[in-house]
Amino acid sequence: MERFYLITGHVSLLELLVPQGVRLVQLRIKDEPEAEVRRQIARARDICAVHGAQLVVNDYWQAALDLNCNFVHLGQEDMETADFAALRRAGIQYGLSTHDEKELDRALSYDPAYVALGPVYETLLKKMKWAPQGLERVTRWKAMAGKTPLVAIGGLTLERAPGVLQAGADSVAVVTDVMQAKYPEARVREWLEVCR
Ligand SMILES: Cc1ncc(COP(=O)(O)OP(=O)(O)O)c(N)n1
Ligand SMILES: Cc1nc(C(=O)O)sc1CCOP(=O)(O)O
Ligand SMILES: [Mg+2]
Repeated sequence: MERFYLITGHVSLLELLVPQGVRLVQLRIKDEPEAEVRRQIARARDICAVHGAQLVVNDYWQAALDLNCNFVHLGQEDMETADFAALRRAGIQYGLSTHDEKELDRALSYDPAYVALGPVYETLLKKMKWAPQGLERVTRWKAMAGKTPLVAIGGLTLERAPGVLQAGADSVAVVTDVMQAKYPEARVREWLEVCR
């Protein structure tokens, strides 16, 4: 699995950053009308195709199906409404969020392309009911996930990334560290180097 996993909140950022060499990118759109969400997903799909990057569509699994995307990310609540049979029939891979052992067991029972553990560190992006998991939990998750790849997410920075990978994460997912950088393109190149 790709070690660097970029998450962007708008297709314009994805368009700016994917050409830097990003191979795995999630489009995570919140609070936009469905038509705008679909416009951005279609654009992101085309940009990723041109650059040989894997697009992961967050939340909007039906749009992913309709727009011929092949990878979605679903949280525990998203899993309540997702049609997994339809996703499987269409050959769409899915990654699933987990925050405790019960969620991990549940996620693994769906045979996902990866499981994500978070928040590893405190995140500024969204309010979460979960305390930071810490690196020991990353190591434990890796052992419990078996051959299912493990994505670490939450409060990750360039400086923290090596420790998280060393603790057992197969991939590190990041939002704020890149988005708040003065030069996001340069920051992405640094991430790619650290994760190489
Ligand atoms: C790689 C990755 N891991 C976790 C999440 C969080 O998903 P979810 O719990 O559904 O929360 P939202 O992102 O939808 O707010 C993710 N998006 N990506
Ligand atoms: C979207 C998301 N999900 C998480 C989880 O733990 O499931 S943590 C998180 C935020 C990640 O953003 P940042 O890199 O800015 O902390
Ligand atoms: Mg979600």
